[in-house]
Amino acid sequence: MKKLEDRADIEVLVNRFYDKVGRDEKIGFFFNDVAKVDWSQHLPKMYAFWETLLFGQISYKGNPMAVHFPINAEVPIEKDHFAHWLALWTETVEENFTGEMADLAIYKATNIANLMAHKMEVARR
Ligand code: HEM
Repeated sequence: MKKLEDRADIEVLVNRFYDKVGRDEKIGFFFNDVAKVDWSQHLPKMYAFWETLLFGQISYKGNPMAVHFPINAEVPIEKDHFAHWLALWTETVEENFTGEMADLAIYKATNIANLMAHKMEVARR
């Protein structure tokens, strides 16, 4: 299988992941109905986000936590939702790529998803 090694690979991975997310029974509605995401805006942000995390290319300059609070205030994003997000991410990475960067993509997503789940829970108290 192919190694995850450049920006083009990230675009493939992110496109395939959000293709699943958008059609997903458990978490798709956050994107389609709650946030009403404009995919043509969201996807390039996510390419930049992952390029920054994995390759140290500082192309993403946003605040990844901040956008999730207003969504969480409208409809709670629960631990189970994050676990499902992470399962889809891990599955998509493993279906398409191998190697150190693929492992790192799973490792970093795990850490951020856990931290985000915790922050969302605290914000609801
Ligand atoms: C079930 C869990 C999650 C849900 C429902 C969710 C939902 C969303 C939605 C709806 C947006 C678009 C907001 C908008 O543009 O209006 C968004 C943006 C984003 N999400 Fe998530 N997300 C989840 C988990 C994660 C995780 C685990 C990460 C990181 C590994 C992440 C990283 C980001 C980033 C970087 C953005 C773009 C932020 C920006 O605009 O700069 N999300 N998310």
